[in-house]
Amino acid sequence: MPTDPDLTLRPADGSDADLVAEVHLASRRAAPMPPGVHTDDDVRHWLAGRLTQDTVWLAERAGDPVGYARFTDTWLDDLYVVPTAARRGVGSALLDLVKAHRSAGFCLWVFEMNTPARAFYRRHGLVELERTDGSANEERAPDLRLAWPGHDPVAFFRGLIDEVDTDLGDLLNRRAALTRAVQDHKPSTNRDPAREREIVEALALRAPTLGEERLTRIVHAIITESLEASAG
Ligand SMILES: O=C(O)C(=O)C[C@]1(C(=O)O)C=C[C@@H](O)C=C1
Repeated sequence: MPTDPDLTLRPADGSDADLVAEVHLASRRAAPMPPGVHTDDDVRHWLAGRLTQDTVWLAERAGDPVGYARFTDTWLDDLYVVPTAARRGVGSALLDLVKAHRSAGFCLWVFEMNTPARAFYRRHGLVELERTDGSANEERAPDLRLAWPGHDPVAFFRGLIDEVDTDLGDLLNRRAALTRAVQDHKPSTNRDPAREREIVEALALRAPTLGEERLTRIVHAIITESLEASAG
């Protein structure tokens, strides 16, 4: 990518809120993304607040704002380039800056339908970690979590594994307590294969990468160990 002598990157502060918001609104309107669910004024107000919390860098060409990146310690929340400056190295310059500032790695969300952005991130070495059906985002549009694993990928991914295991530990604990609680209300403590099959089928919808065969073994182990734990 040739370096553009007219392109400069600088940290943005509260006085840049309007410029950042105009870049955001123009870029988003042109991108293959679901329509925003907030009014332009709400976006301006929200971004002005984010500028006081997050790190924001503005890209300018010959003094005109053409893009910006907004990031925290672990997430790249926004990377936007105005349509008139697309494919001229602005996004790459901003992403390189974020990589330099967050060398331990970071994650981001991208809409599944935003294929140009996904291709851009793939070209820049980001990897796809998980897909969602969109039920947890405001636009209700399927999205993907991507990661740039930084200078020590093992440490980066282990950090993410530890986060998931914190939730998994809580879930296993809650589930074991329920397995225990229901036993007192059953005529016999015999295993119920039809019910266990139902559980596997429901989980397979949420964890398609594992598939029913593996999930059958996993569910069997969880229930067996939970029953054993409850038997003391
Ligand atoms: O639903 C029941 O009947 C239970 O005993 C609970 C449970 C479970 O932990 O989900 C445990 C054992 C059965 O084989 C099926 C399901």
